[in-house]
Amino acid sequence: MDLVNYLPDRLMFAVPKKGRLYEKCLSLLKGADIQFHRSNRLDIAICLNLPIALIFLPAADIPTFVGEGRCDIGITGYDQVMESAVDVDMGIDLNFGKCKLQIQVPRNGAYQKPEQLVGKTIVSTFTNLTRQYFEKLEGVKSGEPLKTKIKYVGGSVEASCALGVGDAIVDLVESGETMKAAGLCAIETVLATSAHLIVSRHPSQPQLVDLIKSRLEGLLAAQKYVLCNYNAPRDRLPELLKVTPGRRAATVSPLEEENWVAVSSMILRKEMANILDHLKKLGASDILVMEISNCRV
Ligand SMILES: Nc1ncnc2c1ncn2[C@@H]1O[C@H](COP(=O)(O)OP(=O)(O)OP(=O)(O)O)[C@@H](O)[C@H]1O
Ligand SMILES: O=P(O)(O)OC[C@H]1O[C@H](OP(=O)(O)OP(=O)(O)O)[C@H](O)[C@@H]1O
Repeated sequence: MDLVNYLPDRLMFAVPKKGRLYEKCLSLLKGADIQFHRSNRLDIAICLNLPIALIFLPAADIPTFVGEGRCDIGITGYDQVMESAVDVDMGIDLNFGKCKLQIQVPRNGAYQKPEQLVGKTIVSTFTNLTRQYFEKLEGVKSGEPLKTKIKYVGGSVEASCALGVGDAIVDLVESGETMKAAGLCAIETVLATSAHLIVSRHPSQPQLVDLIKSRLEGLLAAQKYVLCNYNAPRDRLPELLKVTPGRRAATVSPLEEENWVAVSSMILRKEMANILDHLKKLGASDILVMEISNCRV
């Protein structure tokens, strides 16, 4: 039976059902006011305030569902999209789930360079990306036989070298703790990844897709920027506005006190401390910084 027939007129939104991306996805959905109730053990949740059905799937399967148009949009890692080699719109980089897919070998072992692994056995969950990497390294065409043997395992890849399953692994690294604990070190980065909102090439409700994208972009901007307000003598304005130009332009309002203005401008959170120091030096006073809980940009 085709599930889609039971969910007419709803945008199908695929969300990781567990793992590293799960909690962040739930907080994004909350921030975007996509309300739902999920029954225990059920992988489908009907959205309460928008015509959306949330489908909870393994992150690795989401590219296939979106690529085949069974789901209209989904959240998963860039790595999973590249591994699946599906044709989807890469939508929005959500700026979490950041890590690197790296070639790892036993520390102080025989291998220091990827070239030394040609003809050896490499273990990974990402067998397609690993194959593509070694095809390039060996100089063979896509799909042609490789000297290097590539083995699939579904998880705990880091145990493979110690257990003699392979000579090296290709696995994700974030903090490096897992790699270190397994006695491995990285010798090459195959791919850098982060979570993306991916969109089918032919979504059923493009306007609703745009609404969700706009809400998520608003949330991302709210994380990236803070609102900076300050007062300043009007004649210092040209210099000050170079420091706080705003995303489009700063808002400048006259104060009751003659020749003084109030300025309001979004500034990058990561540059906040330097910007405040600079504003003070240039004669600004009463400098305030406020969190932006949500916005549309
Ligand atoms: N250590 C990490 N740090 C940041 N992002 C990660 C990390 N590990 C994985 N990811 C991202 O999360 C995606 C899903 O990985 P995860 O290991 O959670 O998969 P899973 O198999 O669905 O879950 P589990 O490992 O719990 O079975 C990866 O494809 C990657 O984009
Ligand atoms: O560099 P680190 O911060 O240690 O993170 C890397 C680990 O995270 C992922 O696995 P996860 O813990 O999600 O479980 P898995 O091994 O079952 O996929 C990945 O496969 C590594 O094992």
